[in-house]
Amino acid sequence: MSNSIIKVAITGAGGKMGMEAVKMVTSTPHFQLVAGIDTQNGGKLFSEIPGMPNVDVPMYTDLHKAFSEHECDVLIDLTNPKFGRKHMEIAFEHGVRPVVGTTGFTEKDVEELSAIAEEKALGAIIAPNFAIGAILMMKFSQMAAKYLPDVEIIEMHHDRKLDAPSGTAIKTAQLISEVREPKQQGHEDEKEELPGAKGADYQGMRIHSVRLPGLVAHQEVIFGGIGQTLTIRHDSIDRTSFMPGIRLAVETAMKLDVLVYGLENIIE
Ligand SMILES: NC(=O)C1=CN([C@@H]2O[C@H](COP(=O)(O)OP(=O)(O)OC[C@H]3O[C@@H](n4cnc5c(N)ncnc54)[C@H](OP(=O)(O)O)[C@@H]3O)[C@@H](O)[C@H]2O)C=CC1
Ligand SMILES: O=C(O)C1=N[C@H](C(=O)O)C[C@H](O)C1
Repeated sequence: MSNSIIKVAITGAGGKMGMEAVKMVTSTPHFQLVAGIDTQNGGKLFSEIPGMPNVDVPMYTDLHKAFSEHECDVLIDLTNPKFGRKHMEIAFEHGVRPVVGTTGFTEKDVEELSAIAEEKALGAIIAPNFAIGAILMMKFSQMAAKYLPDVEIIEMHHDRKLDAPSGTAIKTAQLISEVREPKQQGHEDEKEELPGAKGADYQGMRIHSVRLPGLVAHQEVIFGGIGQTLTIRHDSIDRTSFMPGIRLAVETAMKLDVLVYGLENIIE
């Protein structure tokens, strides 16, 4: 970093999260937005796009071109599972640190991208959820699972979401699996009369994905014990909930030389 201003580009800038991230970056005094990348608005300035801040910053459709025309420290990627990994690889190639909210990465993707970050000595962050309340929900769930290992996860999202289960549900299951031995839950002879009725199976934990208009991003983790249940629930009712986490990740990525998977690993 040449000075204290962090130069930021955003892939998916025209999407629901991307538009919110553009507002966050342009209203953060020590961040400078240098480029936006999406599929629709290449060749325009943000100031020409309805709903975007009135800044004369260019939009591109080609990430290589954006990086070749602008010095950049951090790429915020908020696109989709098909392109998120490619965008990270392009960022590494150009010496840019990726901060990624896009979900749908496999464990193998995370391992391989970690190896690239290490080789290039570049900080990178992949966070399936940037909302502090969601991080607490996951941490509390991990605490509870040690004592109540019978657990089901119900994640609920808007109906434009591409991936299921959500990145948050998978991360929650991964964190729980660190303290819970894999085990089958429910009746040993149970049978699904309709395929999918029991949800996805992660080491015996069930994950259910609800998709409905009107929802934003919500998750319940339900634990069952003898004579009792415990429900831990988080609701993002607005996408502004993710912005402080993205801001922190951009700042932190500048100080890292490895890839970190999960915001819980960078908050105090
Ligand atoms: N980590 C977190 O806290 C959160 C993560 N997410 C994740 O962020 C991602 C985006 O979510 P959301 O904003 O709701 O989705 P949207 O569909 O609203 O936005 C995605 C945007 O990416 C654009 N896009 C697609 N392909 C490319 C490409 N190759 N290059 C540049 N831009 C591209 C899309 O354009 P087009 O529509 O033209 O294809 C669209 O504008 C999802 O993976 C979601 O799961 C969401 C909320 C919070
Ligand atoms: O697509 C979304 O909207 C969200 N995606 C992330 C996920 O898959 O967990 C984070 C949040 O739930 C919103």
